[in-house]
Formats: sequence, C-alpha cells, structure tokens
Amino acid sequence: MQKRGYFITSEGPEGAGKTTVMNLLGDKLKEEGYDVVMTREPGGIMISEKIRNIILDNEHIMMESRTEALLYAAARRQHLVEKVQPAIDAGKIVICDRFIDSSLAYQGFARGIGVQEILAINKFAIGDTMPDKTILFDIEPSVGLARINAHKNREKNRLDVESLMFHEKVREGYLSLADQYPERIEVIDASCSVETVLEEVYKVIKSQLEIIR
Ligand SMILES: Nc1ncnc2c1ncn2[C@@H]1O[C@H](COP(=O)(O)OP(=O)(O)OP(=O)(O)O)[C@@H](O)[C@H]1O
Ligand SMILES: Cc1cn([C@H]2C[C@H](O)[C@@H](COP(=O)(O)O)O2)c(=O)[nH]c1=O
Repeated sequence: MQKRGYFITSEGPEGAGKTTVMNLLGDKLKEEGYDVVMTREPGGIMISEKIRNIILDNEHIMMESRTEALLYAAARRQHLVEKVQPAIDAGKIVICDRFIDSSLAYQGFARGIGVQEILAINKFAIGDTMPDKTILFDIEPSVGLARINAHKNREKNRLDVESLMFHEKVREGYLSLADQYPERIEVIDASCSVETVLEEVYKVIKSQLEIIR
C-alpha cells in the first residue's frame, strides 16, 4: 500500500512567528531528507491567492462576516484539492500556514458567527481531511501586533487592523480549540526567542514523524 504523507498546520494570532519558525522547520526537515511542501492559507495556488486578495484588501471594509467565512472556505477547498491532498497522497510532508482552526478562531469565535456554523461550511469544503498535527503559536495579541508594527514596510491587511479586543477573542478561541482537540493541537509559547520556539516545534514534529516512519 502507498505510504500516506503527513499534514502539519501552524496557527496563532498575528505576529506570533508562524511563518518565521515554520520556514526554518521546513528547511531543517528538507536537510534531513524529508520531502516537504510549504504552503499557506488563504492562498498557496493561483485561485486561492486571488481570493486572498479579495478578503484581505483594506478597501473591502463592507465585507459581511459570513461572506468572509465563505470566501476563506472556498479558497481552502481549491487549495486542498489542487495542492494539499495530492502532496499528502504522494507521501509528502505538507506544512500549511493556517487552515480550518483559523476560520474557527477568527470567524467562529472573534466574529461571533459560531463554531458549529463554521465547522459546517468547512466540512462541505474539506470533508474529512484534517491536519495530523497543529502547532498553536500562543502569544499575547499585543506582543504579536507590536512585532508586526515594528516593521514599517509590512503592509497591514483588513484583519491586522481589527481592534485589540478582536485579536484577544481570536486567542481565546484558539485556546479553547486546543482544550477541545488536545491530541491534535500542540500549544507552544511563542513569546520566547525564535531559536527556542523552533526547538520546541521541532521536538513535537520529529517525535510524530518517528512514530509514523
Ligand atoms: N520569537 C520571536 N521573537 C521576536 N520576534 C519574532 C519572533 N518570531 C518572529 N518574529 C518577528 O515577528 C514578525 C512577525 O513574524 P511572522 O511573520 O513569522 O509571524 P506570523 O505569525 O506569520 O504573522 P502573521 O500571521 O500576522 O502573518 C517578524 O518581523 C519576525 O521577524
Ligand atoms: C485562513 C484564515 C485566515 N484568516 C485571517 C488571519 C490573518 O489575519 C489573515 C491571513 O494573513 P496571514 O498574514 O497570512 O496570517 O487571514 C481568517 O480570518 N480565517 C481563515 O480561515
């Protein structure tokens, strides 16, 4: 029988360090000979990158919450069938920056649509494909936002500029998901140095890869 790959997602509030640390993790795993695909949501392929631009464009302040949730789910569907699932089926390790838990935390909790509603539209979008392991980069939203704001060149998108209270609800949402799915979601303290966070994430992922290989 063909060996199935492994699906890892990274989650957390803005500026938690997901991109920085997971890129380093991907490089490390590649050096060790693993076949790794790095990707992100919303985006990762042409159609989903176009949807990303629509969702995150600061001019679209009138976007209604359910429209936003449906656009994320649509981008997720196309990305899954075009890129993520084929790579998993080919035995690769897929590392995806954000996935369904972002929709549950941002649209379900922080926007107040409700987790069950968001689960339902995402079930339609992704069926039974869930991450094997999710790393939750936990950080005080004010610290994450300060990291982002320290970079004058980084453009702030429509979600970045939401209120601090919104981002605090996002974090609460994530922590409640971690309580609900303790087997899948590993919470990492993302306030430490990049090196320390990478070490923690590497330990978690490496132990999982050793179990399945
Ligand atoms: N552990 C860390 N300590 C201090 N600064 C960090 C740490 N990790 C990342 N940073 C810096 O914080 C900023 C945001 O990091 P990064 O883009 O990796 O976060 P992110 O979680 O992917 O953010 P977003 O979800 O908003 O895109 C970058 O300038 C990065 O260099
Ligand atoms: C997948 C997904 C993302 N979001 C939000 C989270 C961020 O504010 C942006 C993506 O920007 P990043 O720089 O790539 O982190 O979109 C969301 O609200 N819901 C989702 O499902």
